[in-house]
Amino acid sequence: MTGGAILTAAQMRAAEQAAFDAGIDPYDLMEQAGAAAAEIIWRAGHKRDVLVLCGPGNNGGDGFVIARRLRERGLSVRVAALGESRTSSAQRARKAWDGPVEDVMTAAPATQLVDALFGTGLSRGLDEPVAERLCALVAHATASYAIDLPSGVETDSGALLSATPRFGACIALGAWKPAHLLHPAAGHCGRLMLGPLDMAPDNDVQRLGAPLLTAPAADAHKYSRGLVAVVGGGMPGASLLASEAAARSGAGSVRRLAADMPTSGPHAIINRQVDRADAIAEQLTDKRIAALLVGPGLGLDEVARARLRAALDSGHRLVLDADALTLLGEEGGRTMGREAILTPHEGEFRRLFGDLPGSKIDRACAAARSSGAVVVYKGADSVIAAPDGRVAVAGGATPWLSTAGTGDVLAGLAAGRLAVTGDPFRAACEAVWLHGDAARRCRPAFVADDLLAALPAAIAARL
Ligand SMILES: NC(=O)C1=CN([C@@H]2O[C@H](COP(=O)(O)OP(=O)(O)OC[C@H]3O[C@@H](n4cnc5c(N)ncnc54)[C@H](O)[C@@H]3O)[C@@H](O)[C@H]2O)[C@@H](O)CC1
Ligand SMILES: [K+]
Repeated sequence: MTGGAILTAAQMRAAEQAAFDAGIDPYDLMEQAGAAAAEIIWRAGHKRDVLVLCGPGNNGGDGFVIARRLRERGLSVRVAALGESRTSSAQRARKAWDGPVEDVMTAAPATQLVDALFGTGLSRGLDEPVAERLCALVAHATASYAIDLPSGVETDSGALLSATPRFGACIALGAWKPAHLLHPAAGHCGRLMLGPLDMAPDNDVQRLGAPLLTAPAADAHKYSRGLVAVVGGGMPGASLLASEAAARSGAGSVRRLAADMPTSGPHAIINRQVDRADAIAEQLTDKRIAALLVGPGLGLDEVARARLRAALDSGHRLVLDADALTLLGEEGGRTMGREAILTPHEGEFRRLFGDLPGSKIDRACAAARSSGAVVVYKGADSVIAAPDGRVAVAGGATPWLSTAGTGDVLAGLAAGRLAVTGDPFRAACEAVWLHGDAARRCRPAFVADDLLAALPAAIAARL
């Protein structure tokens, strides 16, 4: 269920060096990269005039190869460079281009624009006039391609170091980089495509891919498929959404423990009317509970605190969300000491773990290590990190997901998949994927309840 390895700039350089040490010729690798990108651009099918912008490093070298390959296909191609080529491979690629080389600052626009100014070697923002020129040329083009990365983005963090245009597509070379999936850079990449190289580096950090789910066994029953318990609180709607998501996640049965009795909702959910924390603790002694969710609509008062404590003391596999995370943060966080999934958004993450340094991937990893739990660091770019170093990064979430209640649905899904699989990292990955896919199946301006109806189709697509 992986969507391919994600490497930082340093990891990419190390992989490249390992390939050279193993006998791969550096220029051959550049030819491969350029040929792969040119093939993608050709297949995109615009077949119109092209302007390739080439920077001073190997990203620019890739650009010269792309220009030559597209011209060999019969396209009208112009090249504009930003100064001299500084690496021996780039110099060789430039020599192999026998057409004129214009100046980036004065080159006329074209229908197709290829940005090979800077890739993983960018060390600071583009000079303002260069950034402005790049933005203007991209704005003028009908189709625009960033080679490896949009020039101006920081590879590892996804930050924008200077004004960066929004490209139609980005052709990653050899492997994904964090900036392809982390915002704000991810929002400037457009469609993501991978240009394969012979060198195929792997990493613990992966792009989240579509999961492979299995139907229940022929002799399955409601407990073997996983019993989920959901502890409710002062805002019943949130735990109702979460309970229904758990019920539609593939789990066998869902029990909701709350003071209120819902007047509607799926009758398949067993609502147990319990108020006091000791009564909840008593309910949680059921050994058949395979996953326990606490947090959605829990509240932040003393009653909520006592319920959270009952959940923490129960010993069950846990999903902690929303108010449970805020309460945990007030206590200075803690090591979970059991299989658990934490699902903080940005604010909850900061309350729990403070201002950690590094990229969102680095921060998620540090949080997973310190809490001993799988951390789903939510957002437009959700990062799922396990304490053992495995990471999955989910890009491409529809912005319509940024509406009330969708977090409750995700938490319920995570609890449901945890009850089914017994594996927190796998469950978190499956939940984030199914949540995103259900959202893609909904019409714009959907509400969280609509996601619930879309879940069976999202699950069916992965069986
Ligand atoms: N790592 C790999 O395995 C491969 C890398 N390739 C390409 O090589 C690229 C990396 O090449 P490089 O390391 O040469 O890096 P870049 O081509 O990204 O740029 C580095 C050069 O730009 C200069 N520079 C950095 N920031 C600048 C700024 N703001 N303004 C002006 N100059 C600036 C640096 O001094 C250096 O000369 C990748 O993105 C990819 O396109 C491919 O050719 C093949 C395989
Ligand atoms: K580029």
